[in-house]
Amino acid sequence: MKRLVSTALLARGLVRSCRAPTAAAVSRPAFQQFMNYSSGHVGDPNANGDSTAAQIAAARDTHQDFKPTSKSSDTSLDDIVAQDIRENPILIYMKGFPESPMCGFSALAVKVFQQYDVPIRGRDILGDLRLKEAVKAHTNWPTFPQIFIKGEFVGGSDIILSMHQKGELKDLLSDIAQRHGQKEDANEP
Ligand SMILES: N[C@@H](CCC(=O)N[C@@H](CS)C(=O)NCC(=O)O)C(=O)O
Ligand code: FES
Repeated sequence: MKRLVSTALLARGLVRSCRAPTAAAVSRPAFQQFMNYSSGHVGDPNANGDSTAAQIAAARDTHQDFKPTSKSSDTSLDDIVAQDIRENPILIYMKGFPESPMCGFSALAVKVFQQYDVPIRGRDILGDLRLKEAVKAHTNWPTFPQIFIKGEFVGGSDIILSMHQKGELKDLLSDIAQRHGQKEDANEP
């Protein structure tokens, strides 16, 4: 799948083994800045309460007798993931939810997007092993968070932080922020 970032970034050891992000993973000021939670836009509080989430749940909950064979079942979950990616301009497959991340790496990814006035759609992969495996197979990327912007796979938390620090996100997210602002204006009484 096409990525928004160069393979050079990926080659710089950005996929790491399981550990919380520390100053060794990102610079200490950057790390502290992003882990120092403040108020801000958290994204859609019903992040998993939409129709795609329902589809994911339905695919998972189908009674064994009615389930297709494992191969086609995986294919349909892959279709759902693909649809999810298409429909949500900023999508994070993560551990926990945007408002309650369950891992520092996922929290960091959310925190980066909170610097922009954009809606964040988060999917918790901890509660759904099949979804987790489907996402990993879809991107061929082994870790979480997995971040998509406008339908394109971007990478994980290191990459999104790096893009933010280089000033690459402002332009990339500007149309999403603009549409989001217009929607919020329209909803105001
Ligand atoms: N360097 C990675 C850090 C993410 C990471 O290492 N995630 C680990 C720990 S949360 C992971 O997803 N491991 C596989 C797993 O838990 O299934 C990034 O930039 O996103
Ligand atoms: S570092 Fe272990 S759950 Fe994320």
